[in-house]
Amino acid sequence: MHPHMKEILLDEQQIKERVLQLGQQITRDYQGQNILMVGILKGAMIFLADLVRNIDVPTSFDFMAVSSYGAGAVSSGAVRILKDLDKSIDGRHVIIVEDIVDTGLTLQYLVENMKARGPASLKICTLLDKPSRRKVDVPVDYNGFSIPDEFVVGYGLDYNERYRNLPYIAVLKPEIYRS
Ligand SMILES: O=P(O)(O)OC[C@H]1O[C@H](OP(=O)(O)OP(=O)(O)O)[C@H](O)[C@@H]1O
Ligand SMILES: Nc1nc2[nH]cnc2c(=O)[nH]1
Repeated sequence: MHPHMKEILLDEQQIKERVLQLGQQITRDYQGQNILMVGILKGAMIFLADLVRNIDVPTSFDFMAVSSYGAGAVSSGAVRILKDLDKSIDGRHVIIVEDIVDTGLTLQYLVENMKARGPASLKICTLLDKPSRRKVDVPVDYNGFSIPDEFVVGYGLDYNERYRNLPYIAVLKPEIYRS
């Protein structure tokens, strides 16, 4: 384990099995349709890459990058688009793919923003959910794991842009987080 980690919350095998299940569930739910997966950069990159390889209906993907004004606990809910979708989603079956839902503010914005673009359907898929932190209700259709309110990194999730490449999801040692 990386020396900056306190404990591994989800190991490689647990993640792999759950991502396979999610892919199978999405495959069943979208029989006969084409999916557009929209990954929210950068955190969802690793999850999306593994997830799409477990989906067996025609799937394309696009990406958005957003940043919230006001960091962490004082997040205002205002979101700025850093990178928009490449193409129209009008009439498409869209699944937003996130690494983690925390307050829900980012997804609330993204859902409203994307609904206005006229998709045929819109669902949310997240690898991790921290339900105890929710400030606004967001309809999560596919959730990998509900986790406690601890700061986690790995498998796409960062702290100051580090640790995204760890193959597991771990709790960062508080002394690293505070220093
Ligand atoms: O539910 P919320 O409280 O809105 O928080 C969740 C958002 O925060 C994280 O992104 P972050 O801004 O850290 O960007 P990153 O994916 O590039 O790390 C995560 O990927 C979600 O987009
Ligand atoms: N990396 C990371 N980003 C988050 N955003 C909201 N919660 C978390 C978390 O636990 N880890």
